[in-house]
Order: sequence, then C-alpha cells, then structure tokens
Amino acid sequence: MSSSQQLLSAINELSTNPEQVAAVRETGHCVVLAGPGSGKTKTLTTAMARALSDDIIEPRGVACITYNNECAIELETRLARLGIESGDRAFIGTVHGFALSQVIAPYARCVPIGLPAEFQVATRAQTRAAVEAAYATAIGGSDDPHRRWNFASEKRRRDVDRSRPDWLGRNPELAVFIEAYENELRRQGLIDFDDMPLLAYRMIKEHDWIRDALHARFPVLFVDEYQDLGHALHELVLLLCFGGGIRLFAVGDSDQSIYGFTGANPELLDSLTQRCDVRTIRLRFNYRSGGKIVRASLGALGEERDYREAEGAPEGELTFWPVTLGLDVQAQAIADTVIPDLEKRGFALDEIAVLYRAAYLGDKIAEALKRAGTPFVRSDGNALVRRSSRLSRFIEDCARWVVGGWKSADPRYSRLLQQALKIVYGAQVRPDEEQLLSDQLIGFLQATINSSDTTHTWLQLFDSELIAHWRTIARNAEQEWEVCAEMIRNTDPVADLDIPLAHLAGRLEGTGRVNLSTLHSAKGREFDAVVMYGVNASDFPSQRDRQSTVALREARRLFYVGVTRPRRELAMVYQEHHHSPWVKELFDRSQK
Ligand SMILES: Nc1ncnc2c1ncn2[C@@H]1O[C@H](COP(=O)(O)OP(=O)(O)OP(=O)(O)O)[C@@H](O)[C@H]1O
Repeated sequence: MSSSQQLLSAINELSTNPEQVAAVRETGHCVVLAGPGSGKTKTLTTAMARALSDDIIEPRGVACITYNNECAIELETRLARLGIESGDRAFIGTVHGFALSQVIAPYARCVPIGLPAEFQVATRAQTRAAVEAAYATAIGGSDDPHRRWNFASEKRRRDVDRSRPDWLGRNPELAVFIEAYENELRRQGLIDFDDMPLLAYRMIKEHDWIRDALHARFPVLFVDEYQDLGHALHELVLLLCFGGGIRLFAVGDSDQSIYGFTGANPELLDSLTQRCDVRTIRLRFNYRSGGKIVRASLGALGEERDYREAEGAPEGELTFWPVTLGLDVQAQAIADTVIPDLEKRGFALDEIAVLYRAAYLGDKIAEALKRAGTPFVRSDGNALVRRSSRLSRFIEDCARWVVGGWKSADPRYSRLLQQALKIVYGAQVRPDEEQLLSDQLIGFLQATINSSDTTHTWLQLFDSELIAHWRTIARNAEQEWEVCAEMIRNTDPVADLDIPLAHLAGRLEGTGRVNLSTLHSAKGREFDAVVMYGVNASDFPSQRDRQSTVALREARRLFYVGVTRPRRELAMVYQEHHHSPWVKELFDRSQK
C-alpha cells in the first residue's frame, strides 16, 4: 500500500469519531485531552502523517517529542505502519534528544554559551565530582553535598528561565550552587542530561535566528504524553510555538501523570487549554477496554470522569485472587494458577501482562515462572533488553533478523540500518558514512545467520565487530554504549545466565511469552489480560506514598495506569484480608 493509501485508511478508521477527525484535520494549535485507550496516540500519529502529506512541503518536516526512548520507539513503530520513517522528514525522540541533536549540536559553535566544539556528556562519576566541587566552593559546611543537590536539581528543572525574579528570589543559595556546578562541568567541556533542554532553551531565547531556523525546518511540533514532560519542555513549547510561529499539536492525560519525581507537572498541560489561541479537543470513548473495566478504572482513580466504552464493546471481566501469604506466595500463585487459568480460557501468553511496582518484584515473578516452565519477557530495570534503550532494542532486533527475520523481512533490513544510523550519528548522515555503516552491519548480520552461537557469544561478537568501531566514530553524544557490555554480563554462562539466541530474539517455537513489566513501563501499552501483582494494603499505597498528598495522588494515578491496560480481563492478586483499599473502591465502582 502506498503511504497516501495508508493515510486514507488510517483516517477512515477514525471516521466514526468526529472529535478524532477534527483533531487530525486541525491546522491551528491543538491540544487533545483524553483518558486511557481513547486513541490519543492513534490520533497524533494520523495527524502527523496528514500534516506531512497535505500541509508541509519537502524538505520541511515535523518534530515529535515524547517522554522517553521507550515511547519514542513505540511512536516510530506506529508511524512506520503509516509509511513514515523517522529521520527522513520526521524527528521523533525525547526532549533531550531534540535539544541535543536539533539545537545544541548544530548551533553551539555559532553562539557564545561556553561549550567547546567537542563537548562531551558527563558520566555519573563526573557529575558527582562536580557536585562535590561546587558544594565546597559555593556553600561549604559539613552537609552531604548530594542530599543538598537533590533540592538544587529540583530548582534547576523548575526555574528554566533564569531572567525571571524567581531564579534569585526563591532560594538564592541553591542558584549559586547550581551555577557553580555548571561552571565546573563547562571547565571540563562537559554537559549533563538536564543541561540539554536548558541550554537549548537559552540558545533559542537569546537568538531569534535559531528559532527561525527551527521553524523553517519543523513548521509543526507534535508532543505526546505532555503531562509527563517537565517545565523545560513547556518553556520550549511557549518559546517555539507561541513566540516562534511553530504550530503545536499536543496530546495528554493529566490522570496518567506518573513522573512527578523527574519534575513533571500535570498543571502545565492544563495551562495550555486555558489559552484562547489553542483549540482543546476532548475524546470520551475508551476503545481498549470493556465497560466493566472502564467503570473499575474510575474506582481505581477515585474520581469521576465522563469516559465510556465504545458502542457494542463486550463488558470485560474482573477477577480477584486472594492468596494466603505475602509476595513470594503471590508470585507462585500467579505462575501456578492465574496464568494457567487465563491460558485455559484462550488467552495467548504474549497477550498476558503481569504488572508490579518495582524491578525486585519482577525477579520474584520471573523465578516463579521459571519454576513453572512458562516463558516470559521482562520490561523493567532488571530486564535483559532494556526497553528504554535504543541500543538494547536494536540489538534485540538484529537478533530477530539473524534468527529467521532475514527470510520474512521481520524486521526489515532498511529499518535496522535506520536504527543503526540514529544510534551512531543521531541526526544528519553523509552518504559515504551511511554506506560504510551499512557494509559493516550487513557483513556482521550475514556472517551470524543460522550460527549456533548462544546469546552470550553472539553479543560478544556484536560488541567486538560493531560497537567497538561505532563508539570511535559516533557523533551521538546521548548514546549509552555500555548497554551491550551489560547484556554480555547478564548472560554470563558461568553464572548459568546464558540463553539460546532464539530466546533473545523472541522466536521460541510454538509459544509466546508472558510480559512482565513495571507499571511505569506499561504506560501506553495494552494487553488482552493484565494481572496486577501484590495489590496489598501495605503496597498500594506504600508507607512512602502516605507521606504527602502529592505522593499519594501520584501513587493512585500509577495504579490507574495499570488498571487501564487490559482489553478483556483484569486480575487482582493480593494477600487475603489484606488487600489495598483501592481494590474495594474499584470493585464497588465496577458494579454500578
Ligand atoms: N476511532 C477508533 N476506532 C476504533 N479503535 C480505535 C479508535 N481510536 C483508537 N482505537 C484503538 O484503541 C486502542 C487505544 O488507542 P491508543 O493507544 O491510541 O490510545 P491512547 O489514548 O494513546 O491510550 P493510553 O493513554 O492508555 O496509552 C488502540 O488499539 C487503537 O487502535
């Protein structure tokens, strides 16, 4: 199908929902507000395809910013289905990636911001040392510099525009600490992660021509998951869109804001809807879940919203699994009883997800599933393939290509090459660079097709044949090359961790794999059945959540994100007579 046919068919799929169609056709600033499963991402990707096809003439394009690499990869996959490849005319990435590759890297040497041409991104050890040095010069005393830096960091993320009175007016000592820290980094030709949007903001604000250059390249800016992006992105949006002529298309849901600890603030999204130059469109239908699950989710949130299931949608099912003891026994019950029960009722393993709050709980479930002989794939901090790392996902895709994907074009080689180019070069690539990288990649992949290597050996080859060279030529300062070394360590055969390459590639004969994920990583995803693990009174909310109203509200939103992931069935697993108070609220509301 050609890309214009793909676009027509995507618009057609939305035709029963006039609000979605209106959003896709909007040509002014537009904010789409809606609950889970209402098609926000689908609307955004279709609007992006339409803008590229109808409104924007080549070589101009669009930029699309989202919260993290995981969301960016998901968007790229959805856009590829509409015939749009990231890189051609579309930037798709995080706000840090945008700041670095579209503003700092191309323009830093043209303006005086104190960065050498060959600046580097500081390592964790370098940032810690800079905090200690800055503390000694700016504050002194016997306090723990890092504890104090937590407060400074919060101020740094919030007070983006330092020409405003708040910068020195509110907690001036922290302002001095921050400036000393940044000077320390600059002295060594370094920037840190939080510097990226801040420096980009300053460069655009102080130099109109940079803003105009961005406008010329990207006349429309798309933002997904706006509620999770912090003050820096919001200030950039105000500068570029309301001061610089770029059109804004943003989607979000304040009820799903779960990144408060990184500086996200759902009020920033709400503030956009107060503007008279922005059209706000609200979507009401939940296309994902059955009516019972939609009602239960409102009980989980603890607030009323005007959301409902799509017409004719089946009710869906809620099941409750009280287990006599704590988390270990609950994990075993999931592996021995809950998942086999779902399987017996026709749910495919790869359409089942077990969700939990932290990676150590993933370890418990993983152990229990191993004992039960059930295959699984993890997306949490202890996963072999980190979903939030582009390099890690690329390595997994290469494994899929080698283990049969080369025959079925799943994944396509051209997509692998695009991924490699983005990882190594970030933005612009010369044709000779592309050719060289392609030769290396295809050479390695073809040489390892059908080899009998295990994952560990194959990763070692990947590291020595590709990564070793790529890290010497890379222009993408954001890259985490150590991810491959970490994967090699995590498949160490001496510790009995090695697995067949087909396992890494997710190509095991005859069966899919259960998804294990933290609630944070489950954001934006959907499954036929979701098992919520450890919904105990002491965990939802935890002692820590109870310490402030803000933390309690965020914990509740996190619970809500989990509850809104299933299409057909939601299973709650908890300790008998010790369930979370939210379980009862959810059950009561589902009955109405
Ligand atoms: N108009 C529509 N008709 C039928 N299905 C739709 C429509 N819009 C979206 N969907 C489907 O609904 C599901 C949820 O869509 P999508 O992931 O875009 O929602 P979302 O609002 O981004 O969800 P969340 O905020 O929970 O991540 C997807 O399976 C999508 O294909």
